[in-house]
Amino acid sequence: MEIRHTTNPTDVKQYDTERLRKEFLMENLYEKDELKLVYSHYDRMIVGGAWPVSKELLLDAGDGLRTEYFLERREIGFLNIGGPASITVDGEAYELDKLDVLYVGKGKREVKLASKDSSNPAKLYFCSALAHKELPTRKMTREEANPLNLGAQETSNERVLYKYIHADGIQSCQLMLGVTSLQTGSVWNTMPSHVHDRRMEAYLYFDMAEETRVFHMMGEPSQTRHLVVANEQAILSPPWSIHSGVGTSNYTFCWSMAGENYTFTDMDVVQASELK
Ligand SMILES: O=C(O)C(=O)C[C@H](O)C(=O)CO
Ligand SMILES: [Zn+2]
Repeated sequence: MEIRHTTNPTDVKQYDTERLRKEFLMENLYEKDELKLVYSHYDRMIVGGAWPVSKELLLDAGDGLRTEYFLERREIGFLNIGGPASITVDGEAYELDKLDVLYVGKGKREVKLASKDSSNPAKLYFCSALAHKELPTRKMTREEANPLNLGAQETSNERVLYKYIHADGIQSCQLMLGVTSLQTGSVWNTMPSHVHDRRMEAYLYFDMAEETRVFHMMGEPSQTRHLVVANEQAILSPPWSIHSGVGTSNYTFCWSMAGENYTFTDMDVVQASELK
């Protein structure tokens, strides 16, 4: 498991491209038949990818957590971005099609990840945060997630935001998770931008054509920087940073948050005219 330490905004002003990418970009979350885990010290969120092709993968952090099992003190949300998946939680199997989400709460001992068909393998993205109580395992399809139409064609940011794990959806202790899909011809996410100093955020950009890129905007509003992001790469967004992006084409991303409160709308909007 890779460890990512926190950074402070004053130091980040001095970072060059290489250092920004090292701290905030996760370039390789998917290797065939492997589980990849990145432990961020931002709210101790673990971000990961699993690509089970010819074998089942066990959710396991080895010696990394020094707990008896992964979910002893944690909760987790899985999003399937590939072919049909099967996730077995303490012996009970849940089937996930593309864009289905499964929440698994604290206390579940054994979580196994598999593809239903190795010629069309599942790809699972997941985020895990610390949890203080046990909550039911629950699956939600994209159709059941609450769609919110945002933006407009005129401002190139027409998109649909689907909330899965949040106060009015799948219940969790602190984890929130959803998916935002840009309409054809729209390229901007989260513009106008915002910060939420009370919560960190992680993004996975996916469903991008091979040659396309997203320029992910980050940094303090008065000190913006960017990361050039390819398909199925993820970013960590510190609480003090804006998180917004513009693509060379449209794209979809998964966003997830953990931190102080459980209020999706707790955001301090920063207009484009205020950014530097
Ligand atoms: O397109 C958007 O706007 C988003 O998806 C915003 C994220 O959900 C977010 O930043 C939540 O804090
Ligand atoms: Zn946000």
